[in-house]
Amino acid sequence: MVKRHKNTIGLWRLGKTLGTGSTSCVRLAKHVKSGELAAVKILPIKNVSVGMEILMMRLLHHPNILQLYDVWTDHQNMYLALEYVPGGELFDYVRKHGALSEKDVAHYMVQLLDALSHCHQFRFRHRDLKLENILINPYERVIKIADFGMATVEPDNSFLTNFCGSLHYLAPEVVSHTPYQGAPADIWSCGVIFYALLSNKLPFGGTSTGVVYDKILNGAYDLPCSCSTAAQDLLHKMLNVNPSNRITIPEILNHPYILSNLEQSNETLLPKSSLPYSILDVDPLVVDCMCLLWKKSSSKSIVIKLQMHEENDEKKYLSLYDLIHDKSLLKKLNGTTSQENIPDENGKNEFSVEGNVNKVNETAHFNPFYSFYQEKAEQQKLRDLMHAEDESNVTYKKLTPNYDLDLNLTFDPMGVRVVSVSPLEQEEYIPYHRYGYTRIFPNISLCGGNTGYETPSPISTPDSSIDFVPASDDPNTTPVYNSSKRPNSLSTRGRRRFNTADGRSASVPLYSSQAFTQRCASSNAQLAHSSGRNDNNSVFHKLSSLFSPQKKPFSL
Ligand SMILES: Nc1ncnc2c1ncn2[C@@H]1O[C@H](COP(=O)(O)OP(=O)(O)OP(=O)(O)O)[C@@H](O)[C@H]1O
Repeated sequence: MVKRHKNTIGLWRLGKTLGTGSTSCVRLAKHVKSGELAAVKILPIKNVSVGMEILMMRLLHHPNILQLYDVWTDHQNMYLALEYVPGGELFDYVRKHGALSEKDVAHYMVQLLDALSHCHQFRFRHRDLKLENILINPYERVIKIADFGMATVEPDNSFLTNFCGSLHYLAPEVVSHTPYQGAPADIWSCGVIFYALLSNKLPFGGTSTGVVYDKILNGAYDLPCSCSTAAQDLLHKMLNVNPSNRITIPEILNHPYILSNLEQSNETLLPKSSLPYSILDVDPLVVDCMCLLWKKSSSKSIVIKLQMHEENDEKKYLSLYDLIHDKSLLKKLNGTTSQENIPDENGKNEFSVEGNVNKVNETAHFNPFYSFYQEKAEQQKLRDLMHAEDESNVTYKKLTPNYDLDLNLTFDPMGVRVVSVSPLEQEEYIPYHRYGYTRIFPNISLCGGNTGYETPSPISTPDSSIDFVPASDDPNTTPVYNSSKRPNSLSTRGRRRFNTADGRSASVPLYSSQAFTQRCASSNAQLAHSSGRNDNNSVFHKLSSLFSPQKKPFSL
């Protein structure tokens, strides 16, 4: 349950109504700390069943799928904080602007199909694709699939039987109430969308449901005037009444209509079927890292190269470990011959705690993943922080009385996410979910946030068991905290008071990262070291095991 204060849901302040649907009201909302905008969908609890929808949206992360930030509930309503898309529905956009140019249609169709392909990879079937369920940001020329209310999971080798969707977008096999496969049915709906974008009309209209059904079942539509032969051919293939003969997503992406209209790019779109390895064999983290390394490469072309039989540069790296340990690559990327920061043959250097702390900044510049972090991950990680619950809902974790380091680390290509932390004081409690990410290689610098947005400073633990260096003011250390969007991010200095669950509090010194580095240097302190009690429990022990090279991100 969430505490509601007037027009505030959690940390979101509600603003104007963006629109109302049959079951909901959607309001613009602003995050009280970050200023970020969201669309909060308010659904009366009594008539919602959104479990599956929430689950799917949580699982799906794609630039063309509306992101679900958070969910709250009170005794009356459910509140879904969604990514805000300033242009509203594609339906209204097309109504207002009329038919789009073929080039624009291709641009948006590729986004739609890419997002749909992402859903299908999880065997999710949307089942209600229509202009009204696609939101558009006309400024960035991006569309997002929204509303997974009718979506379902289709197990392997099975058929769906639920008759659902929206009249004009229903595939013939759905209209005929025969068991159907969701993927071709979704492609049919995309065909209807394709037609509508080209012509500002629906292909299967009529004065009654019966008339519409007849047209759908017969695949009877008038070709939009002035549309190219390539567009006509693609329409014909997408609106094929026989689902087994209907064109597939990879085939659409390689259709001459799409290829000829796509802006010149170095993306190679090949039919998936021609690739020997499944996309599921490819680790998205590796792809993201490669995108960084070969800046001009699109993720699509990398994924395709990884799926190929023949040798290529991309396939050289069998794992993320290999990738980040490629000395020549690191040298090339950094234009440096500096050896200190390059991990040695055994991959030991990045775990070295003896490293000179003054090298921290140098290392950060050296680290090729730094720019990745800035460009790609910052927003997402920042979001994680921003969507941390408010103080009243913080979960506290009691630390073990013997001060053993209690770290729970999640591997991330850029570093480690600290989800629980070392003790600050005996029997101290601290909120665990506010810890952020940081890089840890080539030389380790284990960082964590302390209590949220406004205190991005290093914490030194009183028993010196470990130093955390959140350092949002230091772009070389933790770019994720270094967003201009975060007001007050540098405001807290001096000491920070932590309140415990049972009402006691402890005060912890805070340092700027610069001061921290100096302090480490002058005291000969190590940037981070073992828990002090039990070496097997040390940070480095845990990190080393996370970085073991056995994990192969894709099987070749
Ligand atoms: N993420 C968003 N960003 C901007 N506007 C949005 C967003 N989500 C919804 N809206 C606006 O709110 C309106 C209503 O939302 P939505 O269609 O999701 O409600 P609904 O109850 O699911 O509707 P229905 O059940 O009738 O399809 C939309 O028409 C759109 O203009």
